[in-house]
Amino acid sequence: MAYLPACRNILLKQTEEKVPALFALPDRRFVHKQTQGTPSRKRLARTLEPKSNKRGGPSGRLEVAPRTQDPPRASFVRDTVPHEGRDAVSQSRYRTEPLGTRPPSRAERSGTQRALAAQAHTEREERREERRARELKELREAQRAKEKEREKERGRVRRGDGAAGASASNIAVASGSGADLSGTRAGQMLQDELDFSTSVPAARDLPRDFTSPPLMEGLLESVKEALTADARPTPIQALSLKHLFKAPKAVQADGQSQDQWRQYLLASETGSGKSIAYLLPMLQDLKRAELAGPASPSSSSADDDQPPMNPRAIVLAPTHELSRQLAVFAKSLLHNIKLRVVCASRANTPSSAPTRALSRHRSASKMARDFDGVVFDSDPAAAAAAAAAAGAAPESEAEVRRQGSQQARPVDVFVGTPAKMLELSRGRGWNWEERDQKKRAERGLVEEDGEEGATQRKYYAEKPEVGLKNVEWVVVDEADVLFDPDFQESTRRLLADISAARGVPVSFTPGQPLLPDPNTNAHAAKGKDNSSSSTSLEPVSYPFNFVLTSATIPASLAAYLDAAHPALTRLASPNLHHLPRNLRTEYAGWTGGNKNADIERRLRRVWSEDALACYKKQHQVHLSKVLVFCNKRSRVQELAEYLEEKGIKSVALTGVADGRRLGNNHHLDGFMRVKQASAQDDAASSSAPAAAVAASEASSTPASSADVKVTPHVMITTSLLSRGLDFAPDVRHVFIVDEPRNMIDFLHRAGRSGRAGEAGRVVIFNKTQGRGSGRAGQVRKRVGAVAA
Ligand SMILES: Nc1ncnc2c1ncn2[C@@H]1O[C@H](COP(=O)(O)OP(=O)(O)OP(=O)(O)O)[C@@H](O)[C@H]1O
Repeated sequence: MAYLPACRNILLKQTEEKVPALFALPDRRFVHKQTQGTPSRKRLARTLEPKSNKRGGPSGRLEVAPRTQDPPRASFVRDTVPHEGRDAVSQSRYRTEPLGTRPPSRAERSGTQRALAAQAHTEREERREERRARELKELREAQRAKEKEREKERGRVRRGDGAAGASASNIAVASGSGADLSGTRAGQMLQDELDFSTSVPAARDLPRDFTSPPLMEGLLESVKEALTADARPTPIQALSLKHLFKAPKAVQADGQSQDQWRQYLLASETGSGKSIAYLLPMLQDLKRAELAGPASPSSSSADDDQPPMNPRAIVLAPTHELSRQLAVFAKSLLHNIKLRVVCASRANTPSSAPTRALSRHRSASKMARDFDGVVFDSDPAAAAAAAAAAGAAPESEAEVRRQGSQQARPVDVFVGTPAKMLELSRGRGWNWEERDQKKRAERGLVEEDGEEGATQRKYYAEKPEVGLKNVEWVVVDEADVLFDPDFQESTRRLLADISAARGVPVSFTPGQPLLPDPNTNAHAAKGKDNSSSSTSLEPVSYPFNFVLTSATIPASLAAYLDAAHPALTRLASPNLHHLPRNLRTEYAGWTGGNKNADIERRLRRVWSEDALACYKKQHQVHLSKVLVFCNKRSRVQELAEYLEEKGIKSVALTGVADGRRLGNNHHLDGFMRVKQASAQDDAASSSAPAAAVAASEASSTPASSADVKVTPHVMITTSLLSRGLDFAPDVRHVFIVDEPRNMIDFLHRAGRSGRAGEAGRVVIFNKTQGRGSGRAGQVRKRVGAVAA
């Protein structure tokens, strides 16, 4: 065997002479190692380091670059950030990214490596966020520049045509800094959903305090009681103080002119105090009128032809929950100036109970009595005096209150949904024939019954309970909902009824859409051509003060207002169509397993953080309340059942929930009362916060887990409760577990927390990896666009 190497050497010698290039290649074994992966430094040194030159010539040198300086190799990684200008499908495609940004593999994640990987991941995320912010800033600047151009163009047009400038002068924006609503980050992305078309210089010289004047003393005191002594007006309230308290010029001149009635739109982000912005001028005006003039005709309730109640103001809201909350809040402002507010809700007037007992119960006067007796009467002495003056012989203090309040004062303000107000003002049953016909047509029963069947049925409407001729103020809260296709007919019908009752009929055609021409609608919805819509819709001038409020002005509503209410004055806060400034946005990725378990984990994390924060501040342990939004009823139920199993008590609320049928807000009270209940529980458990936190850390459950078992700290609902309801300061966390249908929905859901300057957090659950994560990227981008 020893001769073999000698043969090999001879063979090699001969081949080298024939094919010298072959021998320029490295050793075969080395080539093989190279293809296996990057050789370690040590191995590289062993294999590549030049051997000492025995012949004494110049010696080579090996230098190995540090790993970070290695040129990045391309690898395929799923891209979660959508590419600008691509459609949804192509966004989910793979694209190349440097290997350095690839998340570390499972093998790499151990011990310190895992910590380093986590750190690197955070840094990457931060870089990504920065990049996104930069992109959005650029987008915003581009939008601003464009809008300025457009504004210049409009200015040129205005100078040429005086009428064109009229609507722009009716817009006021409260801000110290730039108030260019159109140049928002949202830019083009949200144009279809929200109207950014208002671009005006910021209003100046806005009041910085609630003062008297313009507020009357009693009202000022109540505002300070309801808020705090040093409360300052929010931007929208400052605008209201400046504009809505001014006496109309026409009234000063001739007393009875059409111009006496004003139209306002109050537009500002959620939780910015719009309720006070419209309640204060309205209540003050009602009180002034009462003090100035003779008793209003509404007090003549003894007249048989008069409905028992004739309010001077009506506040419309989309749900009875919001109506109740608004009524209670309005009442809290009336301790000193003594006006009477009544909420029209199903609790007082059950609409689906034909029995005699219940029909007696549902009368409007009984409704006022119930609501007054239970909620409002705060001055029993005055009530007793009034009752005594009226010759009544009250038996109990409650009775004294009721009789006193009822006889001494007519109803001033009615709060309710448009449908309920129509029922009260037209008489119960007014629309049953129409409703039945519609239902039967839907079920295809019209042909079966024929003419005969239809005429056999008799429909009667009961006597109206509420008269509309005294109405001087109408507020449409959540105007974008009340003018959406589902509500607009009832809303406009009621407005037309009030106008007619006040002797100024306005045109209203049942079944007519808000914007009649679909082409016009499409244009208007895109905010492209508002002028064409105005040609197809007649301007309406109502004989009462008309105030609309909303946190979101969709392009369709803006187009309608342009067409039907060209004289409307728009008051807007600079943060309109953005999240409240102190609301933080977080994203939670589904783990890929049980989604309910992911939600539960996040809930417990919130409570653990609360416990820890309380412990650090040496406060009593106080656990946050969390509002969870789903898209479907079935999902609400499913999640509630899961949490119940896991020992977390929750309130599940959907449109068909039993609690809602009663029309009261007890189902909400149960959740909101948690504050007091848990405060008591917390007081009991506060003696050992350290132990509580230690336990929480040990078991990774919240400190007072007994609380969440007993008292509901979680409310699960659909978009039903996303409108107008004020949960401040109880709810600091909102979980959005299903992707909202649109950004309007998102803004309202998220806006249930972070209200009135309180810190809030909205957690958006979505898919961060795998199929469907591209969609999550889109959501992030849109949410980023509305962040304050
Ligand atoms: N000037 C103020 N200072 C402090 N708190 C205020 C002030 N004005 C209103 N608030 C409080 O802010 C909270 C939100 O007010 P409100 O419900 O009127 O907001 P909103 O703008 O109508 O919200 P949404 O659009 O969701 O209906 C309430 O709890 C209210 O008491």
